[in-house]
Amino acid sequence: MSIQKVMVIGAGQMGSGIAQVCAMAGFDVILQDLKQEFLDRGMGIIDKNLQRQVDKDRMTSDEKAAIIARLQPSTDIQSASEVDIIIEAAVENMEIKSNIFKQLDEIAPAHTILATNTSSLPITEIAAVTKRPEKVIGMHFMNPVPVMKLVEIIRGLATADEVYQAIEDMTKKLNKVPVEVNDFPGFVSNRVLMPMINEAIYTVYEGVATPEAVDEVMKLGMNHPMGPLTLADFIGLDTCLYIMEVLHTGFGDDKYRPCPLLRKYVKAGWLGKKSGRGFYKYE
Ligand SMILES: CC(=O)CC(=O)SCCNC(=O)CCNC(=O)[C@H](O)C(C)(C)COP(=O)(O)OP(=O)(O)OC[C@H]1O[C@@H](n2cnc3c(N)ncnc32)[C@H](O)[C@@H]1OP(=O)(O)O
Ligand SMILES: NC(=O)C1=CN([C@@H]2O[C@H](COP(=O)(O)OP(=O)(O)OC[C@H]3O[C@@H](n4cnc5c(N)ncnc54)[C@H](OP(=O)(O)O)[C@@H]3O)[C@@H](O)[C@H]2O)C=CC1
Repeated sequence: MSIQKVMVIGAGQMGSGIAQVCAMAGFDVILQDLKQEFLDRGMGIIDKNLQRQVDKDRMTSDEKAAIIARLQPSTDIQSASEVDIIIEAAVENMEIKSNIFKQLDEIAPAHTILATNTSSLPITEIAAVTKRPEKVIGMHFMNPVPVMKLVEIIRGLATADEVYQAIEDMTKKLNKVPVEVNDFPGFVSNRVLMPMINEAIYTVYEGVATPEAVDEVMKLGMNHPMGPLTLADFIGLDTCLYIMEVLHTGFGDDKYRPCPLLRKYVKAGWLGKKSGRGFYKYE
């Protein structure tokens, strides 16, 4: 299976990062989102990241220009008809992802792989809305994509071996490390990470400590690069809540009950860094 042309759906923090690393590795990339303003924001993030590399003399201006030239922003989902793989990075919501996959299945050529960057949703269920479940797979990048080495690869029940192999090969071309895991809620990364973040939110909710104190404990005491509440703000509190809900419903176990304070913040529109306010305030 030869992958040359890539489409990334969703130009948010993950989609823009995925598009960037694909273009840096030499793939032609279509970056698709619903509105031009989201594409402009995503392309702006990519430009800033690449300029940082130029400023640090790790990349020439010509190399940066060549990477940007490989990126084609689009608001048209019909662009899916031209590509070999689609990596979906829209919001963490089953209904939205199902609708996107149904449309992609209609538009994309028969050989095209449909991958999702979902943090927690069942790959098998997403695959089931298409007529090509053997070509559907989870390709879970970590945030910030240009920096983090891991890609968690998740096979759905019907994913073909050659599709898994193509994704593993592509991950290596992106200079990342693939780790294969099975299709269970939250996979490995978020089954382990998110309950820790949720528990940190409970400690604030129950008045055990301030967000600053919780983060200091985990940074200085456990050598985590970011405290769990800073990390929650960085991931997006809406995404954290969606993931906790998937774990809670998927396992039917109350140990995954999302903290009421997390729900309250999301209802208030405090989504973390991306909205300017979460556990902390941002400029
Ligand atoms: C929710 C999910 O489904 C799965 C997930 O993604 S969970 C989240 C996983 N991610 C994490 O846990 C991140 C934890 N945090 C960290 O590892 C670090 O704090 C960090 C890498 C983000 C920043 O590192 P730091 O040492 O504190 O800051 P800093 O020195 O400014 O940055 C280190 C490098 O990362 C780069 N960087 C930092 N943030 C960046 C961003 N948002 N985008 C691109 N590059 C970034 C910097 O440019 C710098 O690059 P160089 O070393 O090449 O100069
Ligand atoms: N944040 C993180 O740390 C990580 C997130 N993920 C996963 O990646 C995915 C994206 O997360 P993230 O980038 O943080 O989210 P963001 O909210 O930053 O970006 C999502 C983008 O997708 C757009 N979008 C929504 N619906 C559609 C659609 N139907 N078609 C095209 N674009 C659409 C959104 O537009 P609008 O603003 O209008 O909604 C937004 O621009 C989620 O599944 C998440 O779970 C995976 C790893 C880490």
